Amino acid sequence: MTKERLTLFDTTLRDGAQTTGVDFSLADKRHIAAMLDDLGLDYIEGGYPGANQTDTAFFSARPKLNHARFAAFGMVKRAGRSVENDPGLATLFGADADTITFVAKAWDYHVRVALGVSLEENLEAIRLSIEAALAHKREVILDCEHFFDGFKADPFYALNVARTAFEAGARWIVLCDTNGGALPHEVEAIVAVVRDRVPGAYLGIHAHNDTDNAVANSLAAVRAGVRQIHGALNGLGERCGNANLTSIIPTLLLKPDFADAFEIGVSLEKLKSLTKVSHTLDELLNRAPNRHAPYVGASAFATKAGIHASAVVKDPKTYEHVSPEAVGNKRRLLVSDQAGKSNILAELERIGVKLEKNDARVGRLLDEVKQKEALGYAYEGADASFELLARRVLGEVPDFFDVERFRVDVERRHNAQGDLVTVSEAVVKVRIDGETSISAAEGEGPVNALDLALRKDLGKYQPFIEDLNLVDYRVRVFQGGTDAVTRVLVEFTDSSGENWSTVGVSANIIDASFQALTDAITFRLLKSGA
Ligand SMILES: CC(=O)SCCNC(=O)CCNC(=O)[C@H](O)C(C)(C)COP(=O)(O)OP(=O)(O)OC[C@H]1O[C@@H](n2cnc3c(N)ncnc32)[C@H](O)[C@@H]1OP(=O)(O)O
Ligand SMILES: CC(=O)C(=O)O
Repeated sequence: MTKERLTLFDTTLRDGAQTTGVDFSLADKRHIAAMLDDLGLDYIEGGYPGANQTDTAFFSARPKLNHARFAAFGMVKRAGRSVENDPGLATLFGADADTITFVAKAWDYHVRVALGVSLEENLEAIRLSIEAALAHKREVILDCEHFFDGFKADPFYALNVARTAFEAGARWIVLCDTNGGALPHEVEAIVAVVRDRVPGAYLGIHAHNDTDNAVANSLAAVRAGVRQIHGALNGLGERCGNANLTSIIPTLLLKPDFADAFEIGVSLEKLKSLTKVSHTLDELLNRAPNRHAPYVGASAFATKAGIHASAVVKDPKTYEHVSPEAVGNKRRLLVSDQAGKSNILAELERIGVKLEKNDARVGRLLDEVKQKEALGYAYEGADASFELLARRVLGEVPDFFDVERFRVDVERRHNAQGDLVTVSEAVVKVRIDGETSISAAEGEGPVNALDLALRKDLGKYQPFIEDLNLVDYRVRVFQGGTDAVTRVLVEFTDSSGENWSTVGVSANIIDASFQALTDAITFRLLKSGA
């Protein structure tokens, strides 16, 4: 059976720039465009030339793309102006792009209220703008804003907008669910009518996620005859976001109903880079990746429940709908209070310890994990603390050092210049091989001071901890029994790029931090064979 081609249109750099808290630099835009091109997207909408300096600069010298067409977004001409006298159109025609994506109103109510023009004037603006863009040798896509609401209010007018664009020469007519309120069954039914009433038009879908249905709506539209999908990486976009291409792409490639019927520009080989692409975008935006993101999240293939884990160990297909390797993700069996021996065995295997399920030490370790988790420890995010716990049960962790006492002071005072400053100081007394040493340090805050003092003089172990760097520090306060309990998770890295995480729990935040810090150092000493 020959497959039909589906076109993927990425709007991460345009609608994605409308996400709360997202602000792309020019360098970000270039980096992301190259990444999308490499992934195999067909269109990359770079932004809105003329809207701001970044977008204008981006379109003054297009990024080098090997596959994708480069699209510039903007509105059709304003009513009451000629095409020649519309500055928005002039900027669009001056942009270094292959394609112009015009946005135009398809809802009669919007035409009257938001634009304040007649329905006829709106149609004329669409027609004249498309003709002018074609005369400037640009391919044209028309985004029919609020198409589904427009269709529900006045199907005749909404269809007229689509037909006008088609007859004026738009290559693609994109039906937008602009406020994200449409549901899959509505989208499927309305697309089917448009196909019937505007025969010959190539249709696209641009869905927003306000009912959490943007991906479902996009797939429903494809089933009804749409052949271009708009979306954004990681579901970026105005309000609740756009259809998430990071979910749509693997669905199209891995789910037989779509994979057998359609082909897309992203290959199965490139699909293996999807998790990295998604995390790189988060990294550029300084956002923590969504752990629960389908396909690419850290939890997407993480098994926590003991019953699941025991089956996954026998055959991963028992609980996985696709293989994590297909999207460049990893399978994980978590150790927590929901775990059984299978989770423990899998985690032990990961750290290179092979035990039998009936080994008494496995049961002891599981009991210990559950007791600690009841106190507030969370091992699923603290791999190094789990390994220390396991190796302690196995009697493999030497007493490298013993902290006899520590003190942390925080003082607000005037400095020599007379400015008010808050100063944190820590003093740590450590015993190693019967000898004690005392170290003091000042830090940005109490935990930083404690970390610096602890790592200032560990005697013979000093060479092993010189290149450590604290890269993440997270605190969660929750109710444990009758008292508030603080859980601290820290993450360290070293000069080889290795990362490890540890956990500490106490009613006192400094004490919890201290436990996590000492675990992190002990882990490093253990791994380096000190
Ligand atoms: C559905 C979407 O996501 S569309 C996303 C559009 N993207 C953006 O808006 C982000 C970038 N936008 C901007 O930088 C600015 O809004 C600009 C440069 C485009 C325009 O700025 P301004 O000229 O100051 O206008 P402003 O933003 O206040 O209002 C939009 C104007 O465009 C008009 N307009 C809106 N849509 C259309 C349309 N499809 N066709 C014609 N005119 C339109 C509005 O009626 C309004 O006109 P008015 O000023 O006469 O009331
Ligand atoms: C064009 C667009 O972003 C929308 O209608 O949602």
